[in-house]
Amino acid sequence: MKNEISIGLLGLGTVGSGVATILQQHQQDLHHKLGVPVSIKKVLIKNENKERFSTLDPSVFTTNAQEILNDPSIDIIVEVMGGIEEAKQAIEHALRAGKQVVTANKDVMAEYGHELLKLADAKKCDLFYEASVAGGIPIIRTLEDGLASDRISSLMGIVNGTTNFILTKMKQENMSYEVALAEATRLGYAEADPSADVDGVDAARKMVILSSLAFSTEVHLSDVLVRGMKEIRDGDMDLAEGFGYTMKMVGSSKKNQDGIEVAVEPVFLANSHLLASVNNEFNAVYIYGDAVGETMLYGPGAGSLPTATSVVSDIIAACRNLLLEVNGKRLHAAQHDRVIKSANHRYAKYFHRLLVKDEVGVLSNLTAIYSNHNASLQSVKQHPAGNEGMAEIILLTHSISRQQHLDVIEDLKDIASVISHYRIEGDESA
Ligand SMILES: NC(=O)C1=CN([C@@H]2O[C@H](COP(=O)(O)OP(=O)(O)OC[C@H]3O[C@@H](n4cnc5c(N)ncnc54)[C@H](OP(=O)(O)O)[C@@H]3O)[C@@H](O)[C@H]2O)C=CC1
Ligand SMILES: N[C@@H](CC=O)C(=O)O
Ligand code: NA
Repeated sequence: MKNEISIGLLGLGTVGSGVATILQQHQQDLHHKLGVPVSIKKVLIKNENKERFSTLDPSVFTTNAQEILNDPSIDIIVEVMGGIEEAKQAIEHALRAGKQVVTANKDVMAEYGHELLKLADAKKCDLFYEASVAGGIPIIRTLEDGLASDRISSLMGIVNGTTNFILTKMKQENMSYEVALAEATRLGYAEADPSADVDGVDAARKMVILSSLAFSTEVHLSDVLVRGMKEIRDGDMDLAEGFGYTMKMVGSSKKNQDGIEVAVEPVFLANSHLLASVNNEFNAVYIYGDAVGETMLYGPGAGSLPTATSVVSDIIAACRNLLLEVNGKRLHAAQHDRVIKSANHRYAKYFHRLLVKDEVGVLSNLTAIYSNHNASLQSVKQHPAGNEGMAEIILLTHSISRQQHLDVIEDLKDIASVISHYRIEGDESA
């Protein structure tokens, strides 16, 4: 039986420094929970000249990953360096060397998770990744353990802290997009390349991880319909508010007998919907299970200490398994073949914002296009546009398929500029 556990930390940035802080500050609690001391033996950094506010002894720092990965006295590798290929290689190397691995890396888990989990199974090692989705929320553990008895039919959530922070600041404090993004970056919420956040790719990766786990199948990034924040035009957030909605970046994933559909996009969310009041860097995920019905998890989705909480909980799980000598017993093989359904079958109400020439007959030409596609309209509003002789028309549809919505948008292009369009969620009226 081991009498101490040593950690090799790959990365000492936002998340890594939070992990070091918790491991140091909660040392006695960890010792009490596990019965043995847990300590950081080596830390991988990139830039030796960077000013660090960590209380770790600088003698543990190295710029050579091999020094950590090949150290036989290190039991657990904690990968919080980010990036894809180098991080994947480090995880692979660690698993092949029989070490337990904890990662916060959704890019790697979305791209190579299936392969790495199989390798972990083969090597009888743990590969934990709680922090990869919804930073401080125990969502992976909930799907793997808490709801293991149920069959999940759908998931819906706000899974990117940066975009939720930006949208909240723009709405509540009238902050510009650029200033809000800079603030999210300063606070450590944004990715090293924040285009992953604002383009919806980070959220899509998280939906890949959640959907694969919830539906016990392989879901790939290319399966996800992704629309980013660039789709949002000036004035859209105010228009949403005027109609009783809040603009949110929402990830959704549904399973039925035809397959799985996954999407990430900005949507108009009814103000009465619980997700509409999830603000700043907070995340929330709704899970619908056949037996449990509806449950929702809420908490911080990004940031140093909240994310590190999940990482350290994974470290504790790996330590417990080490002490019991039962690592790698989770068996991650997918139960079902991969069947992906186009999100175009999905029904919803839609918001369409158009710019048209303000002239006789334009409205009837427009509505004829909706009729041609059997798309029924809930409301039509017109107001003057900034430019002379032009008008803006806002149409809300009744429930139609995404395919109908796309067909309408395509045909509208002949007589109008489509300024923006969004799916409407959580509005059960007509
Ligand atoms: N920030 C957050 O809120 C969350 C982040 N994550 C994920 O956690 C991971 C880490 O994110 P975060 O802490 O924000 O990232 P940071 O950019 O703040 O930190 C990365 C750390 O890794 C080190 N590093 C990066 N590349 C190398 C390399 N090639 N060789 C050696 N060291 C390297 C950096 O070294 P140096 O300090 O010398 O530059 C730095 O210490 C990412 O996968 C991210 O997606 C997950 C949930 C939330
Ligand atoms: N950049 C991510 C960090 C956590 O995963 C986010 O903003 O959610
Ligand atoms: Na989590």
